[in-house]
Amino acid sequence: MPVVFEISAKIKLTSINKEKFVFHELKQSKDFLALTLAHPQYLPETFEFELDNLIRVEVWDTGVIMFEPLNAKHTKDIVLSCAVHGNETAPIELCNDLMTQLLSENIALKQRVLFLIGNPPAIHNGTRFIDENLNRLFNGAYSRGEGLCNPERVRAQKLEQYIDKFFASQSGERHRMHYDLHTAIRASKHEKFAIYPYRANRKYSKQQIMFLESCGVNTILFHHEPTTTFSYFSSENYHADAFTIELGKVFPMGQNDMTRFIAMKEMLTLLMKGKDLQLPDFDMKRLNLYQVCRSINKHFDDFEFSFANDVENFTAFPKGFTLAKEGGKEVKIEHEFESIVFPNAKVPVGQRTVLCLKSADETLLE
Ligand SMILES: O=C(O)CCC(=O)N[C@@H](CCC(=O)O)C(=O)O
Ligand SMILES: [Zn+2]
Repeated sequence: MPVVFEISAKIKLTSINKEKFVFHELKQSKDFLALTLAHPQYLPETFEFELDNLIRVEVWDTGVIMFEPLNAKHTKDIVLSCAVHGNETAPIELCNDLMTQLLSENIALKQRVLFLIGNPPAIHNGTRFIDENLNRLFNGAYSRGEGLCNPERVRAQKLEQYIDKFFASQSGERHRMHYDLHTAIRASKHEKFAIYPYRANRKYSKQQIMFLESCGVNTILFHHEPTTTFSYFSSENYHADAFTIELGKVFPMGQNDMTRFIAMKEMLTLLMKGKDLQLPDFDMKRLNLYQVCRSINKHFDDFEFSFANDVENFTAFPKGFTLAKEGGKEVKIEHEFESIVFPNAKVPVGQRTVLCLKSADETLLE
């Protein structure tokens, strides 16, 4: 048994290092983002404590905090991640709000939840990443090529380990979820949308799609191949219901209109509280479903798109249209119409520059 001593009526410390009371910062502020940004590389110590409302809190690393109810027979393991891209601030603010509510004992938690603030140094920098795009380094990609040669690769490996610790510590029938929250670089014809990672031999879940719809995310993209994203890692290795969720356009910290995320926050809170989610029946009329038909990679440094920088995500182009040029060749639209998402010509050679989409129907779903 770890020694338990009382720091206050609210928080009991169970992992003791009297010299370094990092937890005091958290106890006072109830602001895990502030603690994380004060220690962007690592925490001087990990620690754990219990709240008066019988929630166990464990801080595993900078940006990594787990909440577990001690008075409930929990069945769900929920991962909420943000800041896998450091400049995508709305999800950071949303997650921090939920963490503060939990630390303030304002949420009667009935399910386990792990929050991950992906790339704290990139938040400080106000950039998508420092050395390398973290969301291309999962599913073991951090060890390919040059190996663990930069902080993002090291962080990807650690984040995988935390996901494993969180999911694998529970036995029996569990419902695992991972919602990896992002915002998009450009404006989109569908403001909020989710990428459903490729599932080999598994259909996509209508129930999960209606959960997202209730969160205000009514557009779903079914990926057509394995990737090295965070959500694919959890989906593939732990059979979690995992998504990359785009909550709108990127804005600097503090400039997000948080009223646009009320539905998302309410649904996540209900999920954590173990409440009946009262999801509507599956209804195609409420949804926009797309299948990724092509991921266009960059092969040459001179890659350029033929459309303007302010063209929105989900803009459709007709068959034969020249989408891009590189190495003296043209990249053309192949289907009758293809919609584009995430165009970015500035990625390194070898990486994805754009996803091309066509409409999807119900046959992929169960
Ligand atoms: O707006 C953009 O161009 C990028 C937004 C973003 O970060 N999207 C994710 C999607 C990941 C996935 O395909 O599941 C990314 O590019 O990592
Ligand atoms: Zn992102």
